[in-house]
Amino acid sequence: MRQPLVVGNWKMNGRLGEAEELARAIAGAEVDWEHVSSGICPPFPLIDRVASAVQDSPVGWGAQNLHQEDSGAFTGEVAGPLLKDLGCTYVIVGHSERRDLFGESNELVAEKFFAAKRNGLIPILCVGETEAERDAGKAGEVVREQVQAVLGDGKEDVFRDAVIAYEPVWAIGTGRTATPEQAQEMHALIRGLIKEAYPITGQSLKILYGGSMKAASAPELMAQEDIDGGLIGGASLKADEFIGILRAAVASDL
Ligand SMILES: O=C(CO)COP(=O)(O)O
Repeated sequence: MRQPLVVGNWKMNGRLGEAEELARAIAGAEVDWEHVSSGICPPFPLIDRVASAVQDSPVGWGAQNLHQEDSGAFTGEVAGPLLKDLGCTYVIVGHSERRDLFGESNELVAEKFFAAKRNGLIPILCVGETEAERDAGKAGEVVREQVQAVLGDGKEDVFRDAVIAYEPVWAIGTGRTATPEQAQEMHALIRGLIKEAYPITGQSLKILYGGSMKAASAPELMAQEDIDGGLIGGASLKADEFIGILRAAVASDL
């Protein structure tokens, strides 16, 4: 019922020479596109190149961040209207690297989430606990707060046309994937929170898993009831790995 979605987050990787080649390899892959949606989120200056490379394919594109305002004197920042002009479908907000390395609070992430929606972009809200938080038994509490910061008083159906990515910080770039059971537990918790406020949106919301997902680990993760795809870092930089994950997503939908 929820078609899987697999999004590549290239992070601060990719050069002019290789971006188009990688994007083209993904767009041209033999994948049953009837059963999976996909997007590529490269660094800002590569968005236009990636867009040209994939525009005639089922693969969409997006950005990794945006500013909460739509324009103004904010040197070095990029605003939603420009991302929309560039044809972006998706924008990642609240990635743990933004939260941790660039000091983005739950409140700022919520502002960015709404900036994305205001501009007709699909926000991919990243949530996830650190290892210390998990060890302290606080994983659920942390993720609940991160989701709640966007949900607010629940008066608006804000997660309609949005995506959530559960990315346990301890699994990002570490090669330590969450077990399917660990991931499923958190995905179910997230879906439950949204369902409480908006049952239909909660049921249809795509919740992606992110954190060292590879072609080999994707099938088991995606077999879980509440895992609807992946937000892929390292493995999105290798065409064969990313295509393998796309195929696992297709298989999970059949
Ligand atoms: O942070 C991630 C995607 O946003 C996950 O990164 P890795 O797949 O490299 O662990």
